[in-house]
Amino acid sequence: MMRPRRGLDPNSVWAQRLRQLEQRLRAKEERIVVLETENAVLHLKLAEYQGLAGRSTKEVLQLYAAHGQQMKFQSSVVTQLHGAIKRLKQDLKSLHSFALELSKDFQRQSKACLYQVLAAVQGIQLHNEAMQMFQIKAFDLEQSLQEVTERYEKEKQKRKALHNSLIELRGNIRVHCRIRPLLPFDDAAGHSQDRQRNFSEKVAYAADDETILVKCSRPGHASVNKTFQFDRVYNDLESQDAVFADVAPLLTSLLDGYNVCIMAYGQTGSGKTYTMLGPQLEGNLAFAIEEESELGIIPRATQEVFRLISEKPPGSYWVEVSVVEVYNNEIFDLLAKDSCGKVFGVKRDVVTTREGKSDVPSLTHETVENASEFLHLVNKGLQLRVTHPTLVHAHSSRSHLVVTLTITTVVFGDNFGTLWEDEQTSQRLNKEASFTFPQKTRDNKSTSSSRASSPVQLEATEKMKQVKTRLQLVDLAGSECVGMSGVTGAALRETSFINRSLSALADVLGAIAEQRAHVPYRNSKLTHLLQDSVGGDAKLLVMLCISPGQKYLTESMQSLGFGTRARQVQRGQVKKKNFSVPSKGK
Ligand SMILES: Nc1ncnc2c1ncn2[C@@H]1O[C@H](COP(=O)(O)OP(=O)(O)OP(=O)(O)O)[C@@H](O)[C@H]1O
Repeated sequence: MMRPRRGLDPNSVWAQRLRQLEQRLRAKEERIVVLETENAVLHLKLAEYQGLAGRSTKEVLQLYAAHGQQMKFQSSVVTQLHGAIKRLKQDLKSLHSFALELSKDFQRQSKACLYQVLAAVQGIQLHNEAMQMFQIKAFDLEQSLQEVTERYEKEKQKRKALHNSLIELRGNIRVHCRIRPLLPFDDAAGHSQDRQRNFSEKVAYAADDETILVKCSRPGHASVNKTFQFDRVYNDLESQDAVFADVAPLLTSLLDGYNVCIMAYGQTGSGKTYTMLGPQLEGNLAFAIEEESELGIIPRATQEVFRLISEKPPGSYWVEVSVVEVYNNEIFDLLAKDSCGKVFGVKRDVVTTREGKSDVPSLTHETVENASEFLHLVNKGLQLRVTHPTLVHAHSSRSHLVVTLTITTVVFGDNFGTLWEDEQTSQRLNKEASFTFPQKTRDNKSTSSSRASSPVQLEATEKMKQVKTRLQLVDLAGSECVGMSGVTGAALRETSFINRSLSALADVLGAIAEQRAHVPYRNSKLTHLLQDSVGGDAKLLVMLCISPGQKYLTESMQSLGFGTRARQVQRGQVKKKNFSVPSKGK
């Protein structure tokens, strides 16, 4: 405690002292407030830190727990790994011993293989030597095969020549068979009762150039292969050229004094008109003359005849043509003209002459000087030919077409023998030759009935002789099943006439084959008209046309049966043309 100093008022000292104390007290109190505030702040911080500490403790605990689990997991993984490593070690050990075994085995096998390879190499060497021997042998065999093939070809040619001579001696009818390609219209269904079958399936094949094979199948039955032999079989790819190449020799025969008839037979749509004439122009019966490679037998035969004639002495031959159709058992002259010169079909009749030959009186014969004149006339005649669309195809011919080319050969007595190659024929023909010949008129026209007057009879002189040979080219109407062609009404009547005339033709062949005394030529105008070619002395070629599809199987089998029957016919040796000495007035 402070004592008042000497000389100073003790009260003022004390007051001063009090004031100081009060000031200090106030300072202390302020300090206390500050400290309390700081204390409160510190409390707050403490509480905050306590909270933090609590949370950290929790996290630490969680971490501890996780760490514990981790440790557990690690120890189990380690245990597992230990196990696995142990097992791996064992596997490795067994693998190692296995590899050792394997390698030992491999070595053993390699050794064995090596021995085998060595043996094989030795074997190959031996084989090579043997192979060389075989090659030498094969070469020898190839050579002998070639020789045998050549001999076989020669023998085949000889056989064919002999067969042809045999055919000639027996008077057999040659039958060639042509299979046309499948065409778009073959897809159309025909028989309503049999729609399930694949109509466009091909069933007719050329097995070789003399055999046709037909796969015959009926629903529910195994298919059976049937074969038919003909003098020549053309497959669907063979061209018009190939077909004509086999026909051409007959034309040489024609100029050698034989009558020749080529006739296309087959079911409707099988390619008869295509084969005989060529493809027809759209909407028109004429055929396309421009497409030379597509021309059929008729135009080609004409060209060939005129070519052969051109090689003969000039003026010694002339050619006449007649075109008829047999429609509904009536004969129509397709070259007959009205008073204005317009062609119109006129009915004609067929008669049997006193000599037993068939003849069509008043039939128009036009003289032609070259192939194009001939084709022009045929095309004109074709415009009148009756056709109808059928279910099979659009231009079905409803009539039989017979184009006849008559070649008259004029010879003068001294030269007569030079025209025919063999002496015997020359002598025979020389005796038989007629002494008249029709002179070509300016309008190139003659008729058979008027032969006595219209072709002017020249004064008979011993020096002038004539001989006629005839080439008949026949495009028959198609044999057909009514259900297949789908025709009705008048067309059905036509079909019935067509079928009747074709079966009359088959009957005639049957009668000739069986050498019956009576051959029913007169049962139909067709057979009556073709009497001399079918039963007479003509070289006859039947060109059988076949559609290859399943759809036409029945009709194809019927046509093949017809061809087989035709082939069996023996008519006696085909003769060279007999020359008739026309009686006076004929
Ligand atoms: N070999 C072939 N190559 C190509 N097309 C052909 C062949 N044969 C026929 N055709 C075609 O088939 C169709 C029918 O042929 P085509 O008119 O010649 O039959 P068809 O037997 O004369 O019939 P139809 O008796 O009904 O007159 C025609 O369109 C013809 O062009």
